[in-house]
Amino acid sequence: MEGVKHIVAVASGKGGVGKSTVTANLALAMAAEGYRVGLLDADIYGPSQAQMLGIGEGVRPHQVGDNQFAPLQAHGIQAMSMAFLVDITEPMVWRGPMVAGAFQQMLNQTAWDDLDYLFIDMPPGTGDIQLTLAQKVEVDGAVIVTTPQDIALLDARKGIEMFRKVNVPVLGIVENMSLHVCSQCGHQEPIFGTGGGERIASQYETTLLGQLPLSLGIREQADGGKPTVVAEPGGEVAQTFRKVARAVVEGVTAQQAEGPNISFGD
Ligand SMILES: Nc1ncnc2c1ncn2[C@@H]1O[C@H](COP(=O)(O)OP(=O)(O)OP(=O)(O)O)[C@@H](O)[C@H]1O
Repeated sequence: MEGVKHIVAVASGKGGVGKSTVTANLALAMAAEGYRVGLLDADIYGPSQAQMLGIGEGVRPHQVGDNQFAPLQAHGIQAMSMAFLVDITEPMVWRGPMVAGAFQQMLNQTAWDDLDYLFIDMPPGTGDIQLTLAQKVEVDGAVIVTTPQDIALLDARKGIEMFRKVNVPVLGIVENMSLHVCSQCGHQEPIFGTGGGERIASQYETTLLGQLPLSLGIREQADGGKPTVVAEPGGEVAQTFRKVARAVVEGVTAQQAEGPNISFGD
């Protein structure tokens, strides 16, 4: 892809496990590590990155040349989302091929400006968007987000298997909502169980990149358009995301040393 050195997909299998929250924080953490970063929100039906990055409703990208759009800027990263192109208060009643077409258009028509890393916030599942991505661009690696809960792990497994099938290396697992930390007393409780991320990582011979707590702060800061990495850059959560970002760089570099991916083909 023009203007992009490395592409990393962030996927989950199951919805609602915090993939978009993790993608936004991870992209911002990568920027804090000194890289030029972009974020493509591939959730066509339910884009959430505009709100998480604090980009107001109705803000539209500028046109570049004949048929490209300049990504919007937020907290030092470049971003593109369906939310910048349509009225998101209207439901998107589209069939699969239209969704895949819209995604492909965002892939082809965004004028990314000299990015080291482009993170793609994938929609949940293993459908059209995932296939389009694997067929149309060379993805350097995928990060899988899951909670430690069995039902989420089941779907995360499907996500891993899917990326393997299309020859996209899985860089590792991020376990979200690992422990609930009470904002009043600090008591910690493993609401979704324990050890799930570790189990799935070892089963698939990949790495557990990091574990994030279920915390009021993470939710409030993402909803408020200032994800934790930006809102509390010195905090433990931001440090975990920085660690994950460094591991992603290492993973991508290691994959490159092994040689190019075999593309899935058209
Ligand atoms: N670690 C966390 N602590 C507290 N709340 C969280 C955490 N991670 C995510 N959330 C909240 O959980 C909800 C779902 O998160 P998010 O939208 O990131 O998930 P998703 O997997 O991308 O969902 P979807 O499948 O709908 O795209 C959001 O309200 C978000 O603020």
